[in-house]
Amino acid sequence: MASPKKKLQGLVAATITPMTEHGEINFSVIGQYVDYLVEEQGVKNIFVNGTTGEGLSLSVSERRQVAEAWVAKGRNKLDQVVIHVGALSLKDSQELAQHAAEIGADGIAVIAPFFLKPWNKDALINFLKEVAAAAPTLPFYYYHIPALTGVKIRAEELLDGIQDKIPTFQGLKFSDTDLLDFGQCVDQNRQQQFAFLFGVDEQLLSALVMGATGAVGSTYNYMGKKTNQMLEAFERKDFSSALNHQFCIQRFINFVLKLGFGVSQTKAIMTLVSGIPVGPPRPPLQKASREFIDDAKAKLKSLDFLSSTDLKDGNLEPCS
Ligand SMILES: CC(=O)N[C@H](C=O)[C@@H](O)[C@H](O)[C@H](O)CO
Ligand SMILES: CC(=O)C(=O)O
Repeated sequence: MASPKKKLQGLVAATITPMTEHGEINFSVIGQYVDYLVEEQGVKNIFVNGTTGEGLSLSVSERRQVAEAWVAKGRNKLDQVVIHVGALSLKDSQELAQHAAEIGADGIAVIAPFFLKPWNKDALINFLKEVAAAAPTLPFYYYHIPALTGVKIRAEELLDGIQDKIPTFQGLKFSDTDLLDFGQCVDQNRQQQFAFLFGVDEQLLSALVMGATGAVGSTYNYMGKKTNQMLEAFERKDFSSALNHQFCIQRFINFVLKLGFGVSQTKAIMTLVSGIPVGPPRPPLQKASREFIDDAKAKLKSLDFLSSTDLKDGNLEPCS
């Protein structure tokens, strides 16, 4: 049984996997990255090798090394390190789950296999159960991201009775905009101590209202501080201030979504905001364009997410 350890709460940054210009993993900046999250963004949990970390574009051996590096560098600094161990091969996934336990990670998460897909709840649960069993001491999180996996089994349905099948089940990372499904996950599992982690950063406030206990996302790498202000306002029931913070975050995300926003662009933005060179993505992804970077930079400055010595006051639209 997983130790009913401290619940995963608050913001969880979906870490980028830093790479060199030649496409190799750049382990040398991971220590600096941990410090940046903790000290500059106030983010003390990470989610490694997920979508943002290009986990599915790494070899199993690379995934092991990346997980080891984050656990090692995060020791005594981070609260929790969750490793995403989903893969198309059950064997790979089990190997990564066992490895996560061996290195002292705090939890594992798994997406639905997305090439040969599970077509119903039982098939999916069966796969997840086999992975979870490879790390019987680690909290297990299901990572629901139907737009990317194409597996559209509703989370509410999946959660029904899940602990009977997966005793280590501890929560859900919900990366979808269906707040009916998300709300019903919360409502139908109130007696459990599950973590309900929302994964659509631009809609987090709505999910908080619906009962989210935390959030996992790519933007918490560089807008964690701002999002923490929103969480604090929500906690003290200052909803108008929470909404102002959410709108501010939305203005940025809406702007980049219109330009075309994904992992490549996230890498470019992180390098820009943090000063940590996280490098380009790995094929099939391609580097963000120079034009995107220039536009994103101007927007970040105008919203005061990036220090702006060269902006005229008239161009500032900081949000309170
Ligand atoms: C598909 C994807 O990568 N989703 C991320 C996490 O689940 C989010 O953090 C988004 O990047 C973010 O909400 C911006 O749309
Ligand atoms: C955003 C997120 O949770 C991921 O990168 O997996």
